[in-house]
Amino acid sequence: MFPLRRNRRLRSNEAIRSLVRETIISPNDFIVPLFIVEGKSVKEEIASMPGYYRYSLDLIEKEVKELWGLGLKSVLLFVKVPENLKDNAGTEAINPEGLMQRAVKTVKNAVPEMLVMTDVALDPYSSFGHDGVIADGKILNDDTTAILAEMSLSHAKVGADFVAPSDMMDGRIFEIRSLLEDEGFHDTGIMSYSAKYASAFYGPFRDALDSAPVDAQEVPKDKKTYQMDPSNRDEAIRETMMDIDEGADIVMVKPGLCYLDIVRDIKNVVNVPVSVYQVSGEYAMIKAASEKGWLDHDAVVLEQLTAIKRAGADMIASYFAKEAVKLIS
Ligand SMILES: NCC(=O)CCC(=O)O
Ligand SMILES: [Mg+2]
Repeated sequence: MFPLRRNRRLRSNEAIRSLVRETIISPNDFIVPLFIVEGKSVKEEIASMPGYYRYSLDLIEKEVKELWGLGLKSVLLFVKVPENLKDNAGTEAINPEGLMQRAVKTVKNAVPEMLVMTDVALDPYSSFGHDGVIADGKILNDDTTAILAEMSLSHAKVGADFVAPSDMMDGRIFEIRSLLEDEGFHDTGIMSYSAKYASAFYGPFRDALDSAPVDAQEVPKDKKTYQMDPSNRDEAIRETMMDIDEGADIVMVKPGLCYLDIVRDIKNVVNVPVSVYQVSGEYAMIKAASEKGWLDHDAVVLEQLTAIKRAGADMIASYFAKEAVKLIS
């Protein structure tokens, strides 16, 4: 064919490149994770996530107004629970006056149009740092899903638009959907972490919320009996299809960069929106390497986000959301 077809013609300047560009990231693509703590005027930087903070509720108001001003219209809330409120069953998770419940109200109050998603999992509330109730050294699936359903209902009652179960217990989407329907919360959506891998890239997040599994006898030392084995791909399809059957409105692959093959596999076979969580370790790697001057921070951030979207993400939960929208505006 050469020289009839010269591919470089379509790359010869920015005008033609922008005309033929296939993937464009915009503020509409992002879900912004927010870490919330008790207290007044608290803005604590997370040591392993430079530039990312835990906020107390009084400061969250200003933060979500700023996000809205940048065109960021969805947040995903996580809370750091005081140690004395943690127990095996994560009882504090369903406290109607708990930090998460107050956080939802605070965000809705500050910016009523903001889409509020809530993390649904026991680990921030568990005295053992696990996503499930433990007995005899095992994570009890069905006891846990019953609590997750109650937790979801409690978030729906205070105004959460979507609940986002991140635990990977079997059958929790069905349990949550059923209880929400029974209680009249027909419009509360579910974004399911449907293919969540047992990844080493969650380390900084566990520092942020102090939610790592504790080192003790009778406590599983990792989350490999519920989160997926990074070696598996067919299993991701199976997990995702089941969650859709059980009532998930949005499915998720997590982490992002190492799992973009999974994102594409899933995008090819589902007909619901697919979200991708670019996790704390992915954030930390870019921050650390660019602090050393080894990577061009802004370029790498945009390249990774674009790659996630190109792989098939309809939306991205990312700690870079705010920086990215400033870079592309
Ligand atoms: N449910 C949230 C996580 O488990 C971790 C996210 C992260 O590492 O950013
Ligand atoms: Mg599952």
